[in-house]
Amino acid sequence: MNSASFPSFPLPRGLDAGHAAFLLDFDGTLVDIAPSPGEVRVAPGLRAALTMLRDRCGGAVAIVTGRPIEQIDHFLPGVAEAVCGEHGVAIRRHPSAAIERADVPAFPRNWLEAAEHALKTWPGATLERKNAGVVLHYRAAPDAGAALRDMAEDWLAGQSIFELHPAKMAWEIRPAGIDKGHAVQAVMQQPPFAGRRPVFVGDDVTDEDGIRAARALGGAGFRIPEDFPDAAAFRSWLTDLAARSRWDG
Ligand SMILES: O=P(O)(O)OC[C@H]1O[C@H](O[C@H]2O[C@H](CO)[C@@H](O)[C@H](O)[C@H]2O)[C@H](O)[C@@H](O)[C@@H]1O
Repeated sequence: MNSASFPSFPLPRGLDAGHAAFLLDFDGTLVDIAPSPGEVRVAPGLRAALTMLRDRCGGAVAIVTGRPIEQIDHFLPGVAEAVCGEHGVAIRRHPSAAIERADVPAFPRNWLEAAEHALKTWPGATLERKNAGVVLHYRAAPDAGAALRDMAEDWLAGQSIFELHPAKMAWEIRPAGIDKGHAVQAVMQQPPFAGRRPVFVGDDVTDEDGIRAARALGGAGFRIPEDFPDAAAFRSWLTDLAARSRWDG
C-alpha cells in the first residue's frame, strides 16, 4: 500500500519537511503487535525510512513509547533523535545525551509480590517490570484479564499516587501525572523540535494524550486504525513520505 491508497493525504497543508516534527509510538505503530514484547520484529526498510525522514526534518524525529528507552535502543538503535520511554518517565533528547528521569515514587514492593503470586495461577500471563511501574500482560491468558484488572484496582483503591491504564491485552500501573501528552510537550520545547509542528502517530488509548498534545501545538495527530488501517499501512505511508520530494499532494 502507498499513500495513493488513502482517500486523502493526511498531513495538513503547509506541513512540509521544513516545518514538521514526527513523534511516533512504537508498538502497534512502528512495529506490528506480537505475541510478547520481546517478539516484535522491525520490518525491513523501517530503519532506513526513519533515518531519511529524520535527516529531511532537521533531526526532528522522536519515538514516544511505553517501553523503557533501552528497548528502543535494542530494536531501533541510533535512529530517532529523541526517545521518550515509559510514557514520558524518561526522556533522552539526543542519542548521546543523558537520560532525564522524572522523580517518581518506587513501585510498592507488596504489590509486586502480590502480582508475582497471582500470576502463578494464570499460566501465560506475565509481569513486565519497568523503572516506574509494571504491566500485567494477559495476551497469552485472555481469561485472566478481568481478574488481573480487579486485583490492580484493589491495590489502587484509596490512593492517588499510581494509576491503572488499559493497554493492548494488558493492564499498566504507572505513576499519576505521567502521560505521552506531557512527553510531547517536553520534546517540542527544545531543538531540533522547537518551532516545528508535531505529527504524532499512535494506536492505543495511551497515545490519545500524545495526539491531543500534538494537535494543541498546531500539529496533527493520527491513530491506527482510524487514520491508517494498520501498522504496515502506516509504515508504507511513512516510507513513501520520507522519499517524496513534496508533501503537499
Ligand atoms: O507505547 P507503545 O510503544 O505502544 O508501547 C505500549 C506497550 O507495548 C508493549 O506491550 C504491547 O506490545 C507487545 C508486543 O507487540 C504485546 O505483546 C502486548 O500484548 C502489548 O500490550 C510493551 O510490553 C509495554 O511495555 C508498552 O507499554
